[in-house]
Amino acid sequence: MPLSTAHVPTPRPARYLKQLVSHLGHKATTSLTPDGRGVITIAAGTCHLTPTPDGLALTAAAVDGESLARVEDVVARHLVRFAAQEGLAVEWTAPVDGGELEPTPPVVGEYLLSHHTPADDILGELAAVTREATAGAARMQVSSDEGALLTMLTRLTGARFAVEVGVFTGYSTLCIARGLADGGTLLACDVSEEWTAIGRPYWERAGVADRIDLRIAPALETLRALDDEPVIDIAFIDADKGGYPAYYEEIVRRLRSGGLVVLDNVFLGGRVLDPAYRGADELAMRGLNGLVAADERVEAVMLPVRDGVTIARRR
Ligand SMILES: C[S@@+](CC[C@H](N)C(=O)[O-])C[C@H]1O[C@@H](n2cnc3c(N)ncnc32)[C@H](O)[C@@H]1O
Repeated sequence: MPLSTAHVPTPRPARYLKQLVSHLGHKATTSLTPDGRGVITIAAGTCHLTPTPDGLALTAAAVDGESLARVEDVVARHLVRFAAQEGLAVEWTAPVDGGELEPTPPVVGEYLLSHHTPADDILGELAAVTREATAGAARMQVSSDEGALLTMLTRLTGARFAVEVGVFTGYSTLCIARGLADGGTLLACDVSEEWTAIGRPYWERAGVADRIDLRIAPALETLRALDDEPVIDIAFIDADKGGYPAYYEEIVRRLRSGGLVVLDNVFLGGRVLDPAYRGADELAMRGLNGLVAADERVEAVMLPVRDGVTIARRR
């Protein structure tokens, strides 16, 4: 329920944004980013403000409908007052539930799926066999465009030592293994013998099975057993969501300078954006997203690919 947006047409978005942040800063927590975006947090919730070429974009979020209405009211009332001479009107969209958000409109998602270097027959067959063998769990598999992205990132880093947390039936594993430099190794972590066994024949057919060191154990144990040195060139995290913060930490401390850590599902189906979702996974992912953005050891970018992908590069 508790997310809403408004676009307020005005020729002076930056001016009103600054005025709001400064005025409300006396009774709320506010901040202004170097690129001119603002965040206002009152007890009821938060409003993000972004200047656009023709106005001010507002996104309000709160834990319930009543609190959301309060955030909307505080921001709109002040804005209308500051821009009295313009006669501004603030029209909020109907509240939406974060769990219903589509990070990418389906029509765009379909277009992306049909405009990347296509998956080959081996990947296509692995995807088909996964659907047959694992029923509903098959949606855990990365999409073909995300798989292509993983191969490309692995190649771009010239990776010789990669780590994957969350193998499932080995689609992303195959994509990463294919991008490795000659003689490279992928340390692939999962807890399921059953699921990972489905992938092995496909790794063999693709000629990369000898590059994949599959470890069946809780990933944290496998990661902590690695040398505490910058040995990792690229890592992909796609396992139990509550474990992400610990996986990220164990990986970043071992990333070589210029190495990448790629995190999947950083939107958690949109629930991360909606403060009403306060389950352990949402809290862990929301916290981690903030931590990565502020982590001075890396430079990071979040992409709206599928369910959200963060790429962080070790400085
Ligand atoms: C989302 S799936 C991975 C999908 C995979 N990347 C792909 O593209 O097919 C998550 C995987 O994480 C594994 N997993 C869950 N908890 C784990 C843990 N503590 N350690 C290692 N793997 C774990 C599950 O067994 C499951 O195979």
